[in-house]
Amino acid sequence: MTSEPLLRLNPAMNVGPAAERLARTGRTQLPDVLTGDSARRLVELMKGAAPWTRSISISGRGADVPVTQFDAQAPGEQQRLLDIVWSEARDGFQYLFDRVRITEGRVAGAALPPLFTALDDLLNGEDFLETVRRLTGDEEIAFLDCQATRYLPGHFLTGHNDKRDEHGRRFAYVLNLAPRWRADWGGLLQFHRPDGTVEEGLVPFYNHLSVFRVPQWHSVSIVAPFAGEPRLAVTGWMRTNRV
Ligand SMILES: O=C(O)CCC(=O)C(=O)O
Ligand SMILES: [Fe+2]
Repeated sequence: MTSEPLLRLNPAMNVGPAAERLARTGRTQLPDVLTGDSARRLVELMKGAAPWTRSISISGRGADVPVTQFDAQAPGEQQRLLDIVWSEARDGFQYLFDRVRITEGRVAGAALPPLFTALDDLLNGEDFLETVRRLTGDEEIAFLDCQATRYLPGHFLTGHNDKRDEHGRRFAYVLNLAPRWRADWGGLLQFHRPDGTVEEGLVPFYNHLSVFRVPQWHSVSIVAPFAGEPRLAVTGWMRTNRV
């Protein structure tokens, strides 16, 4: 008896129109990437027992703190950290969101929920890599790194371009997993022109894969205090090599 895989790709995925949009604009959204059951399983984990760390940068150095530890700090201490984060965000690069580093966690031998390991395997399986090559037209893509992310109200990521030459990054991707989203809730993946205007904003629709060519200047706008869901996603880069 063979056991059912934990996660599956939607066999009816329609890559053509999304590939055409990506070739034309350098950005796209591919709808209905996972089966309904698979997406629901991931949401359940990400709304429940996932081992989230809160990710911020202080003076240009990234720090991941387990969320339980972050939340256990006295309110004054939390506010002191937020004040530092906000002052660096005002005119520079800064972020505040929760994540589980899946690729790096696996390399380091960390204990990860089996569903995240299955997701990493699915994203790097031949079926999905072939889909990615069709979507991007890039035959050299051989590896996708991944992390789970959660943006709660007040979380954000300021403008940056994802450039890391040594990682062989060709495209960035965001598999959006918030079951419901409205543009009014913030959390938009925005693309900025050099003059500061916004060219396009992608709404993180459920089970849609946002993909864009890198480098390209982009940000995630702050999630509103009244957002009805955490902004859940799996993100990473489509790469030519692992190292
Ligand atoms: O979550 C997103 O929509 C994009 C995230 C991003 O730009 C990044 O992690 O570098
Ligand atoms: Fe980015």
